[in-house]
Amino acid sequence: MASISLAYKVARPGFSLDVAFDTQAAGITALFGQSGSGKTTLLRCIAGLETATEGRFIIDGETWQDANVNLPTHQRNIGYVFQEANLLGHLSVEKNLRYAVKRQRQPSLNSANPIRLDDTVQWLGLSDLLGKYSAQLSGGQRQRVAIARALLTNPKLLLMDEPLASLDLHSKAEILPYLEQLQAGLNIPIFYVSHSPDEVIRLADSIALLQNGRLLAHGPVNEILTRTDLPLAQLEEASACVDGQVVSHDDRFHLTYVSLRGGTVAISRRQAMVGSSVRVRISAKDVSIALAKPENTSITNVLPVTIAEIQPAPDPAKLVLKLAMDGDYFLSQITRLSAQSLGLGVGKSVFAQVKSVALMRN
Ligand SMILES: Nc1ncnc2c1ncn2[C@@H]1O[C@H](COP(=O)(O)OP(=O)(O)OP(=O)(O)O)[C@@H](O)[C@H]1O
Repeated sequence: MASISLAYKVARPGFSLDVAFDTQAAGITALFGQSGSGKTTLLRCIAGLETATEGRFIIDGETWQDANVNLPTHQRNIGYVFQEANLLGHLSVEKNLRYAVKRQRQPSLNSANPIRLDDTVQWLGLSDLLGKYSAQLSGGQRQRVAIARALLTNPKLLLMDEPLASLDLHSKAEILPYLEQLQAGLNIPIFYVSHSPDEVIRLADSIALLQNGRLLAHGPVNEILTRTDLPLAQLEEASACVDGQVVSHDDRFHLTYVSLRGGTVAISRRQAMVGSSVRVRISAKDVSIALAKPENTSITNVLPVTIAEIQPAPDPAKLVLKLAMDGDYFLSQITRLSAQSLGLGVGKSVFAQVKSVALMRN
């Protein structure tokens, strides 16, 4: 598997970035962190837009930057999608896209399998928009065109800087499925800047977590979400995501059953093929603990788990539990009082009652 190796140092008055990690050149790496943590600065370094930097960037054996090399932006084979789509206003959508095709770099790294205009129009649902101009498009439509335009340059790496941040909830919901499809259907690694846990859980394969210009952690998405020594597991809205497969539908009760490694959960009926891979989100505050398998409960999802960790939560009345289920992990927030009265301890086998499970990706 091709890889990406990066290391950057930037020094500005009042801010310094010092980040290094290696990752697979595949899937979506979310650059996640609070405002001002350096996410955009890191993307700009990768794009060659930060001039006064010391850095290294190697992708699939190709060096874009090191002590001896520093390719200018136009020689780095990247597609860049910004918060606001900056389409060429005097050109129709189709001409914007054809302009990108003309800028395809040859020989392209994807030359064996170049991205075609027709395919891109279809993937991003643009066929009805081709004759329109930027001013006639909604924010979500403009952003879809911007993504198509970035893809059509046949990039070796796609950089996306909060591409949904300027969109309303409706446009976000409209565009997310397209991003999921791109992630599943394209062989282009994506660095995706976001500070929305929802987006990250839905889209990311791995997370690089930044804080004050430093890398706190980097790894598979659920590993980072459930590491109790990291800030994400301490959030009130902390969640885990677990990958599973659709096993059956129950039309009578409008449910879809998803098998995880350690058990089966029911979610509201979805249009997902039996056998298809899905990702579910389990919010820590929706998970309670029982010592015996509850019989008389309205909660459908009861999973056998082992308590892997017990940590204090920011709210002194609460604890964060990390629960293990056959190699999958998720979190539970419960009160100290409950933990004490149930006699909970690390290594104990208990039952997790999960009040609601959300389907995040299919
Ligand atoms: N052109 C610039 N000149 C000087 N300082 C800058 C410049 N751009 C950003 N900064 C500072 O660098 C730091 C990192 O900013 P950066 O935009 O990389 O953070 P971010 O994590 O992307 O934040 P956000 O989520 O708000 O976009 C901040 O302290 C910011 O004020």
